[in-house]
Amino acid sequence: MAEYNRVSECVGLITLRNPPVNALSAAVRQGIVDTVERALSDPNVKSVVICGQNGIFCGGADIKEFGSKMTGPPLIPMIHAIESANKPVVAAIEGSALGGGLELALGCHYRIAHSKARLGLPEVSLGLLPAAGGSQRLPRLIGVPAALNLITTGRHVTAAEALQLGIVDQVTDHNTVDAAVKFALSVAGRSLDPRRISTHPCPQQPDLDALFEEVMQKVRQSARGAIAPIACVQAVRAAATLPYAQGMERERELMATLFTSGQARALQYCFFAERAVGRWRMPSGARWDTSKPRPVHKAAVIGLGTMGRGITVALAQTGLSVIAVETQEKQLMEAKQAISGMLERGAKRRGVAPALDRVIYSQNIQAVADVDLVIEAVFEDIALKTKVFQQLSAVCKPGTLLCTNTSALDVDQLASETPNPELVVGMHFFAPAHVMKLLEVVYGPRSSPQAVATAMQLGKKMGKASVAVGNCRGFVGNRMLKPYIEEAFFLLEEGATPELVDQALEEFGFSMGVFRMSDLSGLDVGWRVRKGDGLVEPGTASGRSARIRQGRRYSPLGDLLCEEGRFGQKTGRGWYQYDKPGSRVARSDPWLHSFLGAYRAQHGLVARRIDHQEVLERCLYALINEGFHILDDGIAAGPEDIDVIYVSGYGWPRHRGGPMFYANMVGLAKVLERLEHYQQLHPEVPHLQPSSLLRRLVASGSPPIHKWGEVIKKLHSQL
Ligand SMILES: CCCCCCCCCCCCC[C@H](O)CC(=O)SCCNC(=O)CCNC(=O)[C@H](O)C(C)(C)COP(=O)(O)OP(=O)(O)OC[C@H]1O[C@@H](n2cnc3c(N)ncnc32)[C@H](O)[C@@H]1OP(=O)(O)O
Repeated sequence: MAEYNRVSECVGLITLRNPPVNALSAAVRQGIVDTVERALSDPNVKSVVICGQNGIFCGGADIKEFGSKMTGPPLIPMIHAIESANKPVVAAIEGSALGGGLELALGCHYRIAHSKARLGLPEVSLGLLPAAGGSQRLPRLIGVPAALNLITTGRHVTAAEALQLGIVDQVTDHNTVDAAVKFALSVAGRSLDPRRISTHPCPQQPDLDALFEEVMQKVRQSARGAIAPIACVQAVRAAATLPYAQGMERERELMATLFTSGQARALQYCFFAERAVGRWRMPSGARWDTSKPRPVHKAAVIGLGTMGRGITVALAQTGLSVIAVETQEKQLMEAKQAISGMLERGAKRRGVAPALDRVIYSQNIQAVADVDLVIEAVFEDIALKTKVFQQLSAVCKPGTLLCTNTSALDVDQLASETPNPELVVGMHFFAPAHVMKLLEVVYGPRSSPQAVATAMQLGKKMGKASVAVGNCRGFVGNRMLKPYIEEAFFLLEEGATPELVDQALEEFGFSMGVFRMSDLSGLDVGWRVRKGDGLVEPGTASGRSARIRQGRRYSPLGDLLCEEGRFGQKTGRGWYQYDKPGSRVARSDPWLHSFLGAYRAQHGLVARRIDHQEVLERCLYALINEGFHILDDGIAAGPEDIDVIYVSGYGWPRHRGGPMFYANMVGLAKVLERLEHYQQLHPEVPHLQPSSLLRRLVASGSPPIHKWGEVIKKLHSQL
């Protein structure tokens, strides 16, 4: 797991070997301990180089080991042994040096990086802190402000930035190991004292207290309840104020708290879940590893409203040629200006040239004749989309993949309107499409595995968390959102306010509560859908019967607000009030409170006190229950798919792992018991009726989340 060679006669070369990222597993740590000892005891060796095989230095501690009893030599003494060595040790950094990998490099006396390497301490995103001395060495090396920034955000820096910050000593465009060996030869015999980072104090920093106070305040605000960023600040503070040994003790104490926390488990689960969703599978048995994607060089976007513009930008930024089609001349001109602006701003942020010439604009759908893939993003109307799909089928070259960006319509129905339904999939982007991480790739019963593979690969190239899901009303994300929003409406009827509901959800960690989110996305969106479903009636009827529609409890509150022209931020009024249309700062609205009072009186509802716990249980357990239905129906292949969708697209706090992971943490029996409790109180609400999968899981002893698949599989094989 660590190979030893002597090169250039007197350099001991240690190569970490643990594909794919040379993580510091027990065997690798043992290998390092053994090979370092060997190099230091060999009188012919004057200096040592540590590198990683296959172009990557080291991806850090082996995260998979965190879930089990740790064995093998611990990291901290291993790194100390390197730092205290009496021969210079040089880290040759190619690819990545992350987490424990960078901590290992910081224990070396010198660091040489390839120009394409990335370095960082991303432990915070796993709910941890750099606990192999990283929180103590990095501030000593680059100063407190820069170290705080890197450690609390977990961001990766380029080799160039690492050089500028002083993390590395040299950057090379050539063979990194050769450069490191040459460097190691040149420094052999030099005094190593100045190179032992742990022996230095942190560089002087004026107003240390004020700096930490300011950073702590910022971190608390953005952490949304996550504890690791706060522990990271505390650890760096220890580096700045305590001698090294005491700082290390503080680092250990803080790590011990984080290491066993539910948040660390949730964040590490998210890390693996994000990778697991790439290994998609369809109920037909088609899978990621047996389905070959088609190459996509040229794409087209039809319809340049908000979504179409964002999708065009996302595609162009990925390096594709894009034909952007909009039939209305005025809208085409406006879109061109908007897209160019977005591309220019994006390029400026990333320090690259804007991809303006990758986009060709046209009013004519014939222009897409030779593209490999089309994404339709016209208005959400089945007749219009059907017409577009029929035109595309006639115009496009054989084999072109036809994708719809619908968020609600039936992908299979659209597919059936084309001669090649196997080429049709949904690509459900989230607004703004060039920013939001999530992409639902929706397959119908006739979508070919190749079409799914192509859309998934394109999503990955665009940097999206791409999740393959089956075709149903609302797909996964919006289908689960429906009961969540309905429960929030019911809570208002029963006595809650939008402020109370939002506060409970935001304290839980959501970036926005349900009502602030509804104001942002527009109340008219749901109104249009409910109208289409025949649920909206004139708002004069009163009493309980007026609130039972299509045989189930219904709250017309959202419809009534829309009838008042209160569509949310865009009209300056919604569940909250805003200074002016388009303004973003939500303020409590006395009108809304008296409206709710009058509504309750009209319907004979008596307001009662509702606490945060009830808000969370009713909204979240209703959403989670729908997640179980989705698993049961085979719309999502596993709980990871649902969790990645919610964390990347719906503001679910990452440190709570996603709704299904959260249910697992709370305890499935508890979720079932609370759903049964609320169902008894509200028998006219079907979404509170516990799903049969949840019941089966509880009956099977509530297996851990990675074993749910066995219960689901058993259920499906019995059907
Ligand atoms: C009782 C109380 C006790 C308390 C005290 C306990 C003390 C414990 C002492 C610990 C000391 C702490 C040490 C250190 O500070 C902690 C860490 O180092 S945590 C790890 C930090 N590193 C990272 O976060 C990097 C994670 N990886 C990545 O970002 C990327 O993988 C990459 C390296 C940039 C490569 O990216 P890609 O090329 O895109 O490849 P993938 O991401 O798809 O990954 C490929 C494959 O590798 C798996 N993998 C990646 N990194 C790790 C890892 N560090 N450990 C294990 N496995 C890893 C990844 O899952 C993929 O596999 P797949 O999931 O697809 O099978």
